[in-house]
Amino acid sequence: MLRIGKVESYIHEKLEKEKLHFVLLDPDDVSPETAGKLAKMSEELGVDAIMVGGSTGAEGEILDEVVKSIKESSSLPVILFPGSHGGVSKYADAIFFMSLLNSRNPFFITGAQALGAFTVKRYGIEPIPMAYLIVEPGETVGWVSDAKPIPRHKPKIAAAYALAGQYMGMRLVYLEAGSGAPEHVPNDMIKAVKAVIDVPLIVGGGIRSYEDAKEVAQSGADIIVTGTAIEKAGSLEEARKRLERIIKGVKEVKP
Ligand SMILES: CC(C)=CCC/C(C)=C/CC/C(C)=C/CC/C(C)=C/COP(=O)(O)OP(=O)(O)O
Ligand SMILES: O=P(O)(O)OC[C@@H](O)CO
Ligand SMILES: [Mg+2]
Repeated sequence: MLRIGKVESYIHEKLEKEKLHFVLLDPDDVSPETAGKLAKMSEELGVDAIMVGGSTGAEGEILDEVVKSIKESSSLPVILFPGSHGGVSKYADAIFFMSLLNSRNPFFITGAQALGAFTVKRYGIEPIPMAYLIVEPGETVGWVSDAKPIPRHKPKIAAAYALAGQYMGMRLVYLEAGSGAPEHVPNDMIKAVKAVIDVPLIVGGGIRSYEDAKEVAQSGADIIVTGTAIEKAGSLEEARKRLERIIKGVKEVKP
């Protein structure tokens, strides 16, 4: 029988009480050493999980080393956020087993998943089925995955895809504006999606400040993801400051 695993249960239990903040670290942009330091800091400041992945080249030894370093420096769950079947590391706790529903290329809808499935099983990593939706502008991930990005002024299209994902059995929905997007997913779109789905909603891309995090959470995101703001902070002290403010914005909004 299919069971809900440890990490997914942890997410659901926490969501009863609060909105969550996940930090995304890309092995392409951070060294294992820095990843370890950022993970330790994240845990101290109240981040709820670390995601590891990237749309270009986050695989193999470099991926393993980053995941290992995070596991050694913190006790936060590490969830893989793969760009392809290569983005699987045996050292991670779980994997967002995602299908990019609005890609034009079947590789990103079912192909990478088929190629990665046995690896996930062999390593005993917990798969969490997730609908991954690219919203304009989509940035690198939108281009790499040949997405047909959802227009920012068409919240209903996002809601339709999200509901379809839920009906196909996906247990999370992720709205992605793209890493480093100038603006995060529009609030109206987050509201429209949240109004129709029952599974937790994750929102990421372009969230950089206390205000961004707070309005995304207020609009209905259950889990708020940030990557660039922390990765590109320039120093650990600056990363700490930014993270503190973002977490404050997330945690001030009650579910
Ligand atoms: C479930 C399995 C085995 C594979 C799924 C593969 C799929 C569907 C991937 C979706 C398309 C894709 C390329 C996703 C990448 C996800 C990701 C980590 C994006 C953002 O990473 P950043 O590192 O923040 O962005 P940059 O790559 O722009 O730096
Ligand atoms: O790097 P940022 O803009 O925080 O985006 C995070 C994440 O949603 C990208 O996949
Ligand atoms: Mg990156």
